Amino acid sequence: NNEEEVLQYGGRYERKIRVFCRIRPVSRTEDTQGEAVVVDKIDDYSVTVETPRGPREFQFDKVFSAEVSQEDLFHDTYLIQSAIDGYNVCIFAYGQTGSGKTFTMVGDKEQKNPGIIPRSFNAIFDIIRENSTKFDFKVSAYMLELYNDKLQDLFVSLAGEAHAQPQSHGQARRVEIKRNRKGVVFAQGAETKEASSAQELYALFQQACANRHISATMNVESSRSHLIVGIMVESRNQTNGSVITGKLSLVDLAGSERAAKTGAKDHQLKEANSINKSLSALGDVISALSAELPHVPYRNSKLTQYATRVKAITNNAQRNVESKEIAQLKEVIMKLRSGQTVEEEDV
Ligand SMILES: Nc1ncnc2c1ncn2[C@@H]1O[C@H](COP(=O)(O)OP(=O)(O)OP(=O)(O)O)[C@@H](O)[C@H]1O
Repeated sequence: NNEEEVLQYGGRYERKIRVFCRIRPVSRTEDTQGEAVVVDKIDDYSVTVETPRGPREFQFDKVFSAEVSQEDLFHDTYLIQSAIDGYNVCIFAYGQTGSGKTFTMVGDKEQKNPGIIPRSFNAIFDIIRENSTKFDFKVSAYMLELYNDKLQDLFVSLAGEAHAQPQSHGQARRVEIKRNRKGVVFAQGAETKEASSAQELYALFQQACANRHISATMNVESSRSHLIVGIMVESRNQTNGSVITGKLSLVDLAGSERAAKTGAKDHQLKEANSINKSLSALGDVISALSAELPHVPYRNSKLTQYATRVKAITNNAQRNVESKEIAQLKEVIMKLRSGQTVEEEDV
Protein backbone atom coordinates (compact mmCIF):
# COMPACT_ATOMS: atom_id res chain seq x y z
CA ASN A 1 0.00 0.00 0.00
CA ASN A 2 1.43 3.29 -1.15
CA GLU A 3 0.64 5.90 1.50
CA GLU A 4 -0.08 8.46 -1.20
CA GLU A 5 -2.90 6.33 -2.52
CA VAL A 6 -4.70 5.61 0.68
CA LEU A 7 -6.40 7.30 3.53
CA GLN A 8 -6.00 5.79 6.94
CA TYR A 9 -9.08 5.61 9.04
CA GLY A 10 -10.16 3.53 11.98
CA GLY A 11 -6.78 1.79 11.97
CA ARG A 12 -7.32 0.48 8.45
CA TYR A 13 -6.08 1.64 5.09
CA GLU A 14 -8.68 2.60 2.56
CA ARG A 15 -8.62 3.82 -1.01
CA LYS A 16 -9.13 7.52 -1.68
CA ILE A 17 -12.57 7.02 -3.13
CA ARG A 18 -15.18 4.55 -2.09
CA VAL A 19 -18.54 4.21 -3.75
CA PHE A 20 -21.46 2.73 -1.87
CA CYS A 21 -24.86 1.82 -3.17
CA ARG A 22 -27.94 2.12 -0.98
CA ILE A 23 -31.17 0.57 -2.19
CA ARG A 24 -34.23 2.52 -1.13
CA PRO A 25 -37.33 0.61 0.07
CA VAL A 26 -40.31 0.59 -2.28
CA SER A 27 -42.59 3.52 -1.41
CA ARG A 28 -46.28 3.05 -0.65
CA THR A 29 -47.24 4.75 -3.93
CA GLU A 30 -44.90 2.54 -5.93
CA ASP A 31 -46.31 -0.49 -4.14
CA THR A 32 -49.97 0.39 -4.81
CA GLN A 33 -49.15 1.18 -8.44
CA GLY A 34 -47.57 -2.26 -8.71
CA GLU A 35 -44.27 -0.91 -9.97
CA ALA A 36 -41.52 -3.42 -10.57
CA VAL A 37 -38.40 -3.68 -8.43
CA VAL A 38 -35.47 -3.37 -10.81
CA VAL A 39 -32.50 -3.55 -8.43
CA ASP A 40 -31.33 -6.80 -6.90
CA LYS A 41 -28.53 -7.08 -4.36
CA ILE A 42 -26.46 -10.11 -5.29
CA ASP A 43 -23.93 -9.87 -2.46
CA ASP A 44 -22.34 -7.16 -0.29
CA TYR A 45 -20.50 -5.75 -3.30
CA SER A 46 -22.72 -6.17 -6.35
CA VAL A 47 -26.19 -5.48 -7.68
CA THR A 48 -28.01 -6.27 -10.89
CA VAL A 49 -30.23 -3.68 -12.50
CA GLU A 50 -32.94 -4.49 -15.03
CA THR A 51 -32.43 -2.30 -18.09
CA PRO A 52 -34.18 -2.26 -21.48
CA ARG A 53 -31.10 -4.11 -22.76
CA GLY A 54 -31.35 -6.82 -20.12
CA PRO A 55 -29.91 -7.22 -16.61
CA ARG A 56 -26.59 -5.51 -15.91
CA GLU A 57 -24.27 -6.03 -12.99
CA PHE A 58 -22.55 -3.22 -11.08
CA GLN A 59 -19.84 -3.45 -8.43
CA PHE A 60 -19.45 -1.22 -5.38
CA ASP A 61 -17.30 -1.02 -2.28
CA LYS A 62 -20.41 -1.99 -0.37
CA VAL A 63 -24.08 -2.47 -1.12
CA PHE A 64 -26.70 -1.59 1.50
CA SER A 65 -30.05 -3.31 1.12
CA ALA A 66 -33.39 -1.55 1.69
CA GLU A 67 -33.53 -2.89 5.26
CA VAL A 68 -30.28 -1.29 6.40
CA SER A 69 -30.85 1.28 9.17
CA GLN A 70 -29.51 4.82 9.24
CA GLU A 71 -27.37 3.83 12.22
CA ASP A 72 -25.73 0.88 10.45
CA LEU A 73 -25.14 2.94 7.31
CA PHE A 74 -23.48 5.68 9.34
CA HIS A 75 -21.33 3.11 11.11
CA ASP A 76 -20.11 1.67 7.80
CA THR A 77 -19.35 5.06 6.24
CA TYR A 78 -17.74 6.47 9.38
CA LEU A 79 -14.98 8.93 8.58
CA ILE A 80 -15.31 11.47 11.37
CA GLN A 81 -12.11 10.42 13.14
CA SER A 82 -10.16 11.05 9.91
CA ALA A 83 -11.48 14.61 9.68
CA ILE A 84 -10.49 15.25 13.30
CA ASP A 85 -7.07 13.72 12.62
CA GLY A 86 -6.46 16.43 10.01
CA TYR A 87 -7.67 14.83 6.79
CA ASN A 88 -10.04 16.36 4.26
CA VAL A 89 -12.99 14.07 4.02
CA CYS A 90 -16.01 14.45 1.80
CA ILE A 91 -19.14 12.33 1.84
CA PHE A 92 -21.75 12.98 -0.79
CA ALA A 93 -24.98 11.41 -1.95
CA TYR A 94 -25.58 10.98 -5.66
CA GLY A 95 -28.74 9.71 -7.25
CA GLN A 96 -31.90 10.34 -9.16
CA THR A 97 -34.67 12.53 -7.73
CA GLY A 98 -36.49 10.56 -5.06
CA SER A 99 -33.76 7.94 -4.67
CA GLY A 100 -33.15 8.81 -1.00
CA LYS A 101 -30.20 11.22 -1.00
CA THR A 102 -31.73 13.63 1.50
CA PHE A 103 -32.98 10.74 3.65
CA THR A 104 -29.46 9.34 3.72
CA MET A 105 -27.65 12.62 4.33
CA VAL A 106 -30.17 14.48 6.52
CA GLY A 107 -32.84 11.97 7.56
CA ASP A 108 -36.59 12.32 7.81
CA LYS A 109 -38.31 15.61 8.63
CA GLU A 110 -39.15 14.66 12.22
CA GLN A 111 -35.58 13.43 12.76
CA LYS A 112 -36.85 10.08 14.03
CA ASN A 113 -34.32 8.58 11.61
CA PRO A 114 -31.47 11.10 11.44
CA GLY A 115 -29.05 10.77 8.56
CA ILE A 116 -25.30 11.17 8.13
CA ILE A 117 -25.21 14.96 8.68
CA PRO A 118 -26.80 15.13 12.17
CA ARG A 119 -25.07 11.90 13.19
CA SER A 120 -21.72 13.42 12.14
CA PHE A 121 -22.41 16.49 14.28
CA ASN A 122 -22.92 14.26 17.31
CA ALA A 123 -19.91 12.08 16.52
CA ILE A 124 -17.59 15.10 16.18
CA PHE A 125 -18.50 16.37 19.62
CA ASP A 126 -18.36 12.86 21.13
CA ILE A 127 -14.75 12.54 19.93
CA ILE A 128 -13.97 16.06 21.18
CA ARG A 129 -15.30 15.18 24.63
CA GLU A 130 -13.22 11.98 24.76
CA ASN A 131 -10.04 13.93 23.91
CA SER A 132 -10.65 17.13 25.83
CA THR A 133 -7.88 16.46 28.38
CA LYS A 134 -5.22 16.37 25.64
CA PHE A 135 -6.47 18.77 22.97
CA ASP A 136 -8.30 22.08 22.70
CA PHE A 137 -10.79 21.99 19.85
CA LYS A 138 -12.46 24.63 17.73
CA VAL A 139 -15.31 23.66 15.41
CA SER A 140 -16.54 26.02 12.72
CA ALA A 141 -18.76 25.57 9.70
CA TYR A 142 -19.89 27.14 6.47
CA MET A 143 -23.00 26.06 4.62
CA LEU A 144 -23.51 26.74 0.94
CA GLU A 145 -25.94 26.04 -1.82
CA LEU A 146 -24.94 25.65 -5.44
CA TYR A 147 -27.92 26.64 -7.54
CA ASN A 148 -27.77 27.26 -11.31
CA ASP A 149 -23.97 27.37 -11.02
CA LYS A 150 -24.08 30.16 -8.42
CA LEU A 151 -22.81 29.66 -4.91
CA GLN A 152 -25.07 31.05 -2.22
CA ASP A 153 -24.05 31.45 1.39
CA LEU A 154 -26.85 29.80 3.38
CA PHE A 155 -25.96 31.74 6.51
CA VAL A 156 -27.19 34.80 4.65
CA SER A 157 -30.95 34.89 4.30
CA LEU A 158 -32.01 35.24 0.65
CA ALA A 159 -35.08 37.30 1.54
CA GLY A 160 -33.16 39.55 3.91
CA GLU A 161 -30.34 40.20 1.42
CA ALA A 162 -32.64 40.85 -1.52
CA HIS A 163 -34.64 43.27 0.57
CA ALA A 164 -31.59 45.14 1.80
CA GLN A 165 -29.71 45.29 -1.50
CA PRO A 166 -32.05 44.66 -4.42
CA GLN A 167 -29.48 45.71 -7.05
CA SER A 168 -26.46 43.92 -5.77
CA HIS A 169 -27.89 40.61 -4.61
CA GLY A 170 -25.34 37.88 -5.12
CA GLN A 171 -22.55 40.39 -5.68
CA ALA A 172 -22.16 41.76 -2.17
CA ARG A 173 -21.35 38.35 -0.79
CA ARG A 174 -19.65 36.62 -3.62
CA VAL A 175 -18.54 33.16 -2.59
CA GLU A 176 -15.77 31.59 -4.60
CA ILE A 177 -14.04 28.25 -4.46
CA LYS A 178 -10.31 28.66 -3.92
CA ARG A 179 -7.46 26.37 -3.12
CA ASN A 180 -4.76 27.36 -0.65
CA ARG A 181 -1.05 26.59 -1.00
CA LYS A 182 -1.50 23.24 0.68
CA GLY A 183 -4.11 22.33 -1.92
CA VAL A 184 -6.98 22.55 0.56
CA VAL A 185 -10.18 23.80 -1.00
CA PHE A 186 -12.05 26.55 0.80
CA ALA A 187 -15.01 28.80 0.10
CA GLN A 188 -13.71 32.35 -0.01
CA GLY A 189 -16.25 34.93 1.11
CA ALA A 190 -18.47 32.40 2.89
CA GLU A 191 -19.44 33.21 6.44
CA THR A 192 -18.00 30.77 8.94
CA LYS A 193 -19.72 30.22 12.27
CA GLU A 194 -18.35 28.53 15.33
CA ALA A 195 -20.28 25.88 17.26
CA SER A 196 -19.52 24.55 20.71
CA SER A 197 -21.93 21.63 20.74
CA ALA A 198 -23.71 19.27 18.36
CA GLN A 199 -26.97 21.08 19.17
CA GLU A 200 -25.47 24.43 18.16
CA LEU A 201 -24.15 22.97 14.92
CA TYR A 202 -27.55 21.45 14.16
CA ALA A 203 -29.25 24.80 14.84
CA LEU A 204 -26.89 26.40 12.28
CA PHE A 205 -27.78 23.65 9.84
CA GLN A 206 -31.51 24.24 10.30
CA GLN A 207 -30.99 27.95 9.75
CA ALA A 208 -29.08 27.17 6.52
CA CYS A 209 -31.76 24.74 5.26
CA ALA A 210 -34.44 27.41 5.72
CA ASN A 211 -32.58 29.53 3.14
CA ARG A 212 -32.48 26.87 0.38
CA HIS A 213 -34.13 27.01 -3.06
CA ILE A 214 -36.85 24.43 -3.72
CA SER A 215 -38.52 23.98 -7.08
CA ALA A 216 -42.23 24.19 -6.41
CA THR A 217 -43.77 22.22 -9.26
CA MET A 218 -41.82 19.09 -10.09
CA ASN A 219 -41.79 17.62 -6.62
CA VAL A 220 -42.14 19.64 -3.46
CA GLU A 221 -39.65 17.49 -1.65
CA SER A 222 -37.18 17.64 -4.45
CA SER A 223 -34.15 19.81 -3.92
CA ARG A 224 -32.97 21.47 -7.08
CA SER A 225 -29.70 22.67 -5.65
CA HIS A 226 -26.60 21.08 -4.21
CA LEU A 227 -26.19 21.52 -0.45
CA ILE A 228 -22.62 21.78 0.84
CA VAL A 229 -21.86 21.65 4.56
CA GLY A 230 -18.21 22.26 5.44
CA ILE A 231 -17.06 21.59 9.00
CA MET A 232 -13.56 22.55 10.06
CA VAL A 233 -12.15 20.95 13.20
CA GLU A 234 -9.05 22.58 14.61
CA SER A 235 -7.23 20.75 17.39
CA ARG A 236 -4.39 22.15 19.47
CA ASN A 237 -2.19 19.72 21.31
CA GLN A 238 -2.04 20.92 24.93
CA THR A 239 1.43 19.43 25.46
CA ASN A 240 3.38 20.78 22.49
CA GLY A 241 1.00 23.45 21.13
CA SER A 242 0.90 21.98 17.60
CA VAL A 243 -2.29 22.66 15.67
CA ILE A 244 -3.92 20.51 13.01
CA THR A 245 -7.05 21.28 11.04
CA GLY A 246 -9.23 18.69 9.37
CA LYS A 247 -12.31 19.20 7.29
CA LEU A 248 -15.47 17.22 6.81
CA SER A 249 -17.59 18.11 3.80
CA LEU A 250 -21.09 16.70 3.67
CA VAL A 251 -22.91 17.18 0.40
CA ASP A 252 -26.50 16.45 -0.61
CA LEU A 253 -26.49 16.69 -4.39
CA ALA A 254 -29.49 17.74 -6.45
CA GLY A 255 -31.30 14.90 -8.19
CA SER A 256 -29.87 13.75 -11.50
CA GLU A 257 -32.38 13.27 -14.27
CA ARG A 258 -32.81 13.88 -17.90
CA ALA A 259 -34.25 17.31 -18.52
CA ALA A 260 -36.53 15.94 -21.23
CA LYS A 261 -38.09 13.45 -18.81
CA THR A 262 -39.02 16.01 -16.21
CA GLY A 263 -41.27 18.05 -18.49
CA ALA A 264 -39.35 21.05 -17.26
CA LYS A 265 -39.71 24.44 -18.92
CA ASP A 266 -37.78 27.72 -18.84
CA HIS A 267 -36.16 28.21 -15.44
CA GLN A 268 -36.77 24.58 -14.51
CA LEU A 269 -35.01 23.52 -17.68
CA LYS A 270 -32.14 25.83 -16.78
CA GLU A 271 -32.06 24.21 -13.32
CA ALA A 272 -32.09 20.68 -14.74
CA ASN A 273 -29.39 21.50 -17.32
CA SER A 274 -27.21 23.14 -14.71
CA ILE A 275 -27.62 20.16 -12.34
CA ASN A 276 -26.85 17.65 -15.07
CA LYS A 277 -23.85 19.64 -16.26
CA SER A 278 -22.31 19.79 -12.80
CA LEU A 279 -23.08 16.12 -12.11
CA SER A 280 -21.48 14.99 -15.33
CA ALA A 281 -18.41 17.11 -14.52
CA LEU A 282 -18.35 15.32 -11.15
CA GLY A 283 -18.49 11.97 -12.97
CA ASP A 284 -15.42 13.01 -15.01
CA VAL A 285 -13.52 13.92 -11.85
CA ILE A 286 -14.35 10.61 -10.17
CA SER A 287 -13.28 8.71 -13.27
CA ALA A 288 -9.98 10.60 -13.48
CA LEU A 289 -9.28 10.06 -9.77
CA SER A 290 -10.15 6.35 -9.98
CA ALA A 291 -7.92 5.91 -13.03
CA GLU A 292 -5.19 8.01 -11.37
CA LEU A 293 -4.98 10.10 -14.51
CA PRO A 294 -2.41 12.91 -14.35
CA HIS A 295 -5.06 15.51 -15.18
CA VAL A 296 -8.19 15.69 -13.06
CA PRO A 297 -10.74 18.10 -14.59
CA TYR A 298 -11.74 19.86 -11.38
CA ARG A 299 -12.19 23.20 -13.08
CA ASN A 300 -15.09 22.12 -15.28
CA SER A 301 -17.74 23.04 -12.74
CA LYS A 302 -18.03 24.77 -9.39
CA LEU A 303 -19.22 21.50 -7.93
CA THR A 304 -16.08 19.67 -8.97
CA GLN A 305 -13.83 22.53 -7.95
CA TYR A 306 -15.20 21.64 -4.56
CA ALA A 307 -14.59 17.94 -4.81
CA THR A 308 -10.86 17.50 -4.33
CA ARG A 309 -11.06 14.69 -1.82
CA VAL A 310 -14.15 12.70 -2.37
CA LYS A 311 -15.75 9.89 -0.51
CA ALA A 312 -18.80 8.82 -2.32
CA ILE A 313 -22.09 7.43 -1.28
CA THR A 314 -24.09 6.48 -4.29
CA ASN A 315 -27.77 6.15 -3.78
CA ASN A 316 -29.47 3.96 -6.22
CA ALA A 317 -33.24 3.83 -6.25
CA GLN A 318 -35.55 1.00 -7.01
CA ARG A 319 -37.16 2.73 -9.96
CA ASN A 320 -38.42 1.60 -13.29
CA VAL A 321 -36.02 3.65 -15.34
CA GLU A 322 -32.45 4.02 -14.23
CA SER A 323 -30.85 7.40 -14.76
CA LYS A 324 -28.55 7.38 -17.76
CA GLU A 325 -25.96 9.45 -15.90
CA ILE A 326 -25.82 7.09 -12.92
CA ALA A 327 -25.63 4.04 -15.16
CA GLN A 328 -22.81 5.57 -17.19
CA LEU A 329 -20.89 6.68 -14.13
CA LYS A 330 -21.14 3.29 -12.49
CA GLU A 331 -20.17 1.53 -15.69
CA VAL A 332 -17.09 3.69 -16.14
CA ILE A 333 -16.00 3.17 -12.54
CA MET A 334 -16.58 -0.57 -12.84
CA LYS A 335 -14.51 -0.73 -16.03
CA LEU A 336 -11.72 1.28 -14.47
CA ARG A 337 -11.69 -0.97 -11.43
CA SER A 338 -11.49 -4.12 -13.48
CA GLY A 339 -8.71 -2.64 -15.60
CA GLN A 340 -10.76 -2.36 -18.81
CA THR A 341 -10.17 0.45 -21.27
CA VAL A 342 -12.56 3.35 -21.05
CA GLU A 343 -13.49 4.92 -24.37
CA GLU A 344 -13.96 8.67 -24.55
CA GLU A 345 -17.67 8.29 -25.31
CA ASP A 346 -18.11 6.17 -22.15
CA VAL A 347 -16.97 9.13 -20.09
N1 LIG B 1 -33.77 4.17 3.16
C1 LIG B 1 -35.00 4.71 3.25
N2 LIG B 1 -35.89 4.26 4.15
C2 LIG B 1 -37.13 4.79 4.25
N3 LIG B 1 -37.57 5.82 3.47
C3 LIG B 1 -36.74 6.31 2.56
C4 LIG B 1 -35.41 5.79 2.39
N4 LIG B 1 -34.81 6.48 1.40
C5 LIG B 1 -35.72 7.37 0.97
N5 LIG B 1 -36.87 7.28 1.65
C6 LIG B 1 -38.08 8.11 1.44
O1 LIG B 1 -38.22 8.26 0.02
C7 LIG B 1 -38.63 9.59 -0.32
C8 LIG B 1 -37.62 10.23 -1.27
O2 LIG B 1 -36.37 10.34 -0.63
P1 LIG B 1 -35.49 11.66 -0.63
O3 LIG B 1 -36.32 12.88 -0.51
O4 LIG B 1 -34.41 11.47 0.36
O5 LIG B 1 -34.91 11.62 -2.13
P2 LIG B 1 -33.83 12.55 -2.83
O6 LIG B 1 -32.93 11.61 -3.57
O7 LIG B 1 -33.18 13.45 -1.83
O8 LIG B 1 -34.68 13.39 -3.85
P3 LIG B 1 -34.36 14.83 -4.53
O9 LIG B 1 -33.26 14.63 -5.52
O10 LIG B 1 -35.64 15.15 -5.20
O11 LIG B 1 -34.00 15.75 -3.42
C9 LIG B 1 -38.74 10.35 1.00
O12 LIG B 1 -40.10 10.32 1.41
C10 LIG B 1 -37.89 9.53 1.97
O13 LIG B 1 -38.33 9.67 3.31
